[in-house]
Amino acid sequence: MSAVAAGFDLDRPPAILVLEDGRSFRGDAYGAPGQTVGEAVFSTGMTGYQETLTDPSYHRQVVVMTAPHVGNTGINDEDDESSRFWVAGYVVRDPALRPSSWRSRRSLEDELVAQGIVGISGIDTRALTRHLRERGAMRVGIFSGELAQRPVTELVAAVQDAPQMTGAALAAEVTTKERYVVPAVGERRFTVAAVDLGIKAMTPTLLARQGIEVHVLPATATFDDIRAVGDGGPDGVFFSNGPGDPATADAEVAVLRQVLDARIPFFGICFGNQLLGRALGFGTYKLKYGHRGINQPVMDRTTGKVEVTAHNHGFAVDAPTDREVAAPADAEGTAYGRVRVSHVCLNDDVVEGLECLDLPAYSVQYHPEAAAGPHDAAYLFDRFVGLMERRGLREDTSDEGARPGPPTSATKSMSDAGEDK
Ligand SMILES: NC(=O)CC[C@H](N)C(=O)O
Repeated sequence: MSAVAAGFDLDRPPAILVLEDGRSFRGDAYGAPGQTVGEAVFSTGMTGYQETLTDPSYHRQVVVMTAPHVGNTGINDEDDESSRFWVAGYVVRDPALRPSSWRSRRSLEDELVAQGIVGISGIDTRALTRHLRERGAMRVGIFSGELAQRPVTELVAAVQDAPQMTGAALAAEVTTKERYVVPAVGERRFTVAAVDLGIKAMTPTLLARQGIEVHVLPATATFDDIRAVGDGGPDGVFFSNGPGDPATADAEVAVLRQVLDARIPFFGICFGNQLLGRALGFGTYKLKYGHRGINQPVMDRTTGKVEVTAHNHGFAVDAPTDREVAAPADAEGTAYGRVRVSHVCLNDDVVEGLECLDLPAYSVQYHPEAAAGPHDAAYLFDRFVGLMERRGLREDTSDEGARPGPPTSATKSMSDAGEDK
């Protein structure tokens, strides 16, 4: 604890990071003392650690920062993406001794201690990242103080006992208990039901700036709960980012199918993209080591433009990226018309976005809310407004609740929907 209290005291207790495959790294205790286990993931963001630490999608993950200096700008009162740190552990090369920013209120390390986040510093985070990149995501433990003196074989066994990320259903552990409303900024133009699967605060903030009144609902929301939002139901439905394996989210997928059946405009981000993929009948799979950071190149296949984007995902939708396809039918044989992969990651051709051509629904795997990250993808929020405007226009002729039929002019591809504004 002396390292924390003094701020300048480099006499840190020892710590060890142990991977499930037996590789270990010795360093110094950082943040709260003790032990922790989780899935080892690395983030390549050079800024934005406060947003990373408070992103609920990192629940049960031990985050390794590839940027060598972390903590330089301290912790402020503005950038939290939720009410607490969610990471299971934190791994840095060289922690800042003294934060420096006009917004800083306290040091990163003090906050890690206050929130009980066990970390390790002084290890070769690039060697660790290369190991994860070559061997794939795996479980990890951090053990500090006297625990670091235990035989490594004993610590490896403890890591191997930790739960896997594959098969983990975690939305219920991070979602809001009570529903709440984020009011529209300026005149209210639309009302949206946002299902919180681990939502980041910036998402309702950006929706609200579009004149949307956002009703954030717990992950357990039923279709009736969604329909009860707004006067005569919501204008649109949003499914958020969130932790865990999308293959476990059967109940949420069933609700999303009801949303699609009712032709309510839908937008999903990250976990929400994976659930749209599943609702349409595609599978999901675990990536070897995932995408995390704020510098990932994505191509919008509609325009051919490349965006630099923020990512945090370990799973992906398994859909063909080179052509539009008929959505595979679900178990009941429901057809959702044609689908195309709207965005792909240029590093590895992974699906980064889905677009329904016969339904008002789309989603992206990455983070247009960009907290932290570049704002290249902000247009995706305009697109949601465009879908809701079009729905308003076709209200007279629509057959609410009908199965999707052939495309009409009002439900044609939403690629250009944002341009109506
Ligand atoms: N940020 C997210 O929504 C992540 C989704 C999912 N848990 C994944 O790791 O792929």
